[in-house]
Amino acid sequence: MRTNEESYVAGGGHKRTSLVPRSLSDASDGDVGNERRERQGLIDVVGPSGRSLEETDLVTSVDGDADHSTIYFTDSTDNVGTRCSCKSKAVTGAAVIIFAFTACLVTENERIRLYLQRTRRGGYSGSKPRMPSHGNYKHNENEHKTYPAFPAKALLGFSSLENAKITPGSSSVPLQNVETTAPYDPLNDFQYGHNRTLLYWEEVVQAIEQYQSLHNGSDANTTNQTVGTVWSNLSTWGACYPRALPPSKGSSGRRLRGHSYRSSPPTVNRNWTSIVQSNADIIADEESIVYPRYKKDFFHNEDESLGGFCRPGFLIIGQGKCGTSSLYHYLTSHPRVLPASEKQVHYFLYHTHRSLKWYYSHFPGIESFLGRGALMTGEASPGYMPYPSVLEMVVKRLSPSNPEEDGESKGLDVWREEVRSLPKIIAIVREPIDRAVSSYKYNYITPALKRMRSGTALSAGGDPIPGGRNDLYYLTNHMFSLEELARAELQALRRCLKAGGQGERYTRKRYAKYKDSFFYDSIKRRNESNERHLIHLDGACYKDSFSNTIPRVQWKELGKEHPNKILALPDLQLIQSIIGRGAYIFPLEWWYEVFGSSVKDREERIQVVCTEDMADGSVDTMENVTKFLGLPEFDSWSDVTNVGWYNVGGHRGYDTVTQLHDEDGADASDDEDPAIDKARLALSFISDSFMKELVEFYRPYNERLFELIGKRCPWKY
Ligand SMILES: Nc1ncnc2c1ncn2[C@@H]1O[C@H](COP(=O)(O)OS(=O)(=O)O)[C@@H](OP(=O)(O)O)[C@H]1O
Repeated sequence: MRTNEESYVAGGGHKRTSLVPRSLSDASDGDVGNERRERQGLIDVVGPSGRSLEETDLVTSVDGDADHSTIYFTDSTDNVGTRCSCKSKAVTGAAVIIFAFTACLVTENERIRLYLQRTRRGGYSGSKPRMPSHGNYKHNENEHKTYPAFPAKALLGFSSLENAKITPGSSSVPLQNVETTAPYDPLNDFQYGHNRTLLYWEEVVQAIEQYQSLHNGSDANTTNQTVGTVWSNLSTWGACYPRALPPSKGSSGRRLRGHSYRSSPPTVNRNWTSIVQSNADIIADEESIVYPRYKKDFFHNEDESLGGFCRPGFLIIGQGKCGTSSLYHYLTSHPRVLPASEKQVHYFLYHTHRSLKWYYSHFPGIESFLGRGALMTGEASPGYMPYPSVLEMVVKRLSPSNPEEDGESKGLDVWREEVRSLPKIIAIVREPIDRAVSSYKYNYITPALKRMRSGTALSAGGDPIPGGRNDLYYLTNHMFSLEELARAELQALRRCLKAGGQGERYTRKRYAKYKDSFFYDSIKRRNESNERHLIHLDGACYKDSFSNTIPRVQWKELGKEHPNKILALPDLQLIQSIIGRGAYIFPLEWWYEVFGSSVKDREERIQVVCTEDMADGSVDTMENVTKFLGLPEFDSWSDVTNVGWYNVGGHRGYDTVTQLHDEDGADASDDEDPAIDKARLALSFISDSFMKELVEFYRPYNERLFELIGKRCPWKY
């Protein structure tokens, strides 16, 4: 039987209400990454009254003002009131887990620390799961007409669990109720012949074919045996590893020691029948999505296996502010796709010290795959795109075998064979100037205003900015305009990106100094041929590491010229780059080096979506993505995309959806005062002359991008 130890239910009865403090939870894209990483290193603090937050705790909401905040968080250890003094009450959720809610009175500082503590321990890094649209598309009546019973059940021989009369906890699955016809079509269901799906499903498809050919002409008993044999021979159920029952003694599972990579493939007991049997209740419950709970061990567990965990089939890698949230929510509304427990896990960026098991615990478990008939899950972490280190980590951690088994580091070439088994990569790019405006509002105006209102902000000159004033005061006295920030950055970028400049030098030094570096061969090959250099723009032009209280290198001078304005925001995401993040060619050349090195790979392994195509032709765009992922066609994309756009405007909070008819007002401030709106607009204004400069700066990079991705985005400049 499943126990609460193993899983919890999200999307079921227990509702995770309003989540982390907005100003903190709004941290969304890669821009915030390094700041957070740095803070993680600096802060090692416990929460109020000495109680440290546990991994399983969840901040549910924060109320209060600048000085005092009440933090509500769930405490799944049931450690009610041991340290937190104010009040506590128990809540029963989904009749499955008892959650204890505890409230504590803390200062603003402690509030931030609490959040940091949580982040350091690998909790959420942004939004928590909200699945506003799933139910609408996954459980409508038509679905059953469009999608017949799931192959998993058919492989066991059941057309439905009801027919099979499986009772939770029963000792054996009644195989006598075997259906004689498998109610699926492997070619259509998996799109196997059209656009081969992920390698991990091929084994299942072959098993189905084998089952079908063996099945022809056999009697019921033979069929039962055949089904059992085929079934138990599967090493995975597509995306999922079989659950170990129980963990076999002495088996060596996947493990990560410190920062080293997995050393051996998983060894688990395959007992698919048992999975179905012992989880019949979950499998039959098509309403819930069950996420395996990662149980943190104090000691490294040698026998830790990935049994029951499922892998992502796609990664949306960014860019931030390009519609990653909409794309993710649209995609996970496909009936064969399950959402992660949160849109952006950012494992390969902020949580690399954690195990693969921790990562996979963010994806629905095997029971949900079986119960929901899912083929795929995935996540969208906009912070992934800019970093070559993320790319290397994706390859090394997710590859099924390890060419570095002898302990020697090896370059990309020895890993190339593995790439086919990795999640498919989806990038999304938006007209760069539009992206810059969006990022300026979201990453600068919104968090800076919040900070200044609370009276805890410092100006670039180091003086406190008074709190409690009207927004108009802050907007007119303490904010840099978009053009000011962008001009300074553009200057720095031009210097860095010129031929033989810092961009090339830094990248060569960092990524091609040692022969065993992952990208050594790629960089050397490009240097020796006439191919363009790979440039790690973030590292080379802005420096990878920086303090969260010291302005970025490109804005240092600006800060000296205007010491009264706000530049660096401790604890909040500030634009690492407004302009550079729109030069998509630089990071994407690295991703294509790994995932798109041949024409076939470009078609099958990596796809770039233009944001603007999602605006007008969402259905076509979603159909293309569907094909690319190898998913069955879905005829309700227009219902899905009509729900609206996610994360519209810089002030709307995270992971909220805006109806298309609201669009006109989407950017308007919540304040009614037209003077405030005017001041906001004035700050985002770009003069004609600077616009021209920007367009000229981006043009060659856009052209290179279109060449790389094999299509032109409908951009106005
Ligand atoms: N379907 C569709 N078509 C076109 N544009 C869209 C769509 N969905 C979201 N958006 C716009 O994308 C911006 C939010 O991007 P992200 O979700 O990637 O933001 S985040 O990085 O996750 O914070 C945000 O841009 P701005 O409103 O300019 O800030 C959204 O309006």
